[in-house]
Amino acid sequence: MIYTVTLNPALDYFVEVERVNFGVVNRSNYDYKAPGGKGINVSRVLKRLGHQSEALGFIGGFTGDYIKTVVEKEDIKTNFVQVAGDTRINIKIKSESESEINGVSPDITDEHLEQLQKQLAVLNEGDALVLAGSVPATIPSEIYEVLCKSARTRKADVFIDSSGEAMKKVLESQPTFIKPNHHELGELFSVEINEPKEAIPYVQELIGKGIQYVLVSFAGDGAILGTKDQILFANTPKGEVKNSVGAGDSVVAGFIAANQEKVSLEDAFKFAVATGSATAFSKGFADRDQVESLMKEINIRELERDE
Ligand SMILES: Nc1ncnc2c1ncn2[C@@H]1O[C@H](COP(=O)(O)OP(=O)(O)O)[C@@H](O)[C@H]1O
Ligand SMILES: O=P(O)(O)OC[C@H]1O[C@](O)(COP(=O)(O)O)[C@@H](O)[C@@H]1O
Repeated sequence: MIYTVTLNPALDYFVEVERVNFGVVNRSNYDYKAPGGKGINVSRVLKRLGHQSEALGFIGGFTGDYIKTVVEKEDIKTNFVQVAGDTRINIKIKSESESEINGVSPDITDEHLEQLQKQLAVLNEGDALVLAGSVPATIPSEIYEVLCKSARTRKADVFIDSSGEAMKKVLESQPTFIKPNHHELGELFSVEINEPKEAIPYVQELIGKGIQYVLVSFAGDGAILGTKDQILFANTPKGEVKNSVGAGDSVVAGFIAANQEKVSLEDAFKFAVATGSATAFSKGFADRDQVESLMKEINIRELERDE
């Protein structure tokens, strides 16, 4: 089974505004809402690609009820721990460019955390655990490290997509897969990374820590995938970006789906990038036909490693 954990889910509120002006009333042309949070998005994209998962994490209040209802309507199994406060609302503004204001998590107590850890005690060989998104301020930033170590001891695969301290701390616990974007990779090493070649030494360092797959996305400028044997580069397909929220989560979902389908590493990489682009080119999320069609536009080549 695939389990996704979203410690900090969100109701994503998308607003389209021609131009945002501060200090005055702005009116939107179009708005909509959707369940959000990285693990939840991974579950939703997996479903669209034909894979079932169970969505775990913390939800509360009317926003939490909304997320649970929508996700369950999509036939995704959920087992959320209920917390007292309201799940946050994240604002996604599409104007001349895209901007985001992500809200604050409700308080999560030690009891809530214990409940989640009990749920994860079922993990076994062949299972996949996805730990994705930010860590609420009331939870120690070592949490991903703790959950990852425990899952790896149980021989489950662990897929991580996070940033900041939580991401830094999980690197030593040998997750199976991580997906930083190039800014997040730079943040991990306190450097600026602008193009794929510049990422190579850092990807190699992460692989050296025992991480099996390091996938670094560069938005529309391609992606690289490092393993202990090789570093691959994939171009991204060309198209009109309609919404890049959830594109990174879609890359993670695409890679997991391909992994479950036991395709070659190159095809898994292509499938992951195509899933990210298919979401970026849609108002909502990727669908499988679109992903398969975009795969034809992606070529993989090997990059030279640093000595
Ligand atoms: N302009 C674009 N053109 C094509 N694909 C894109 C574009 N922007 C994002 N994507 C897709 O979304 C993926 C993730 O984007 P990126 O911005 O690197 O990560 P994140 O969403 O995690 O910040 C990319 O690997 C690619 O598949
Ligand atoms: O937990 P964080 O880092 O605040 O991120 C949450 C946000 O990320 C998203 O999961 C989208 O992530 P990506 O655009 O990176 O795929 C939104 O649905 C959500 O609002």
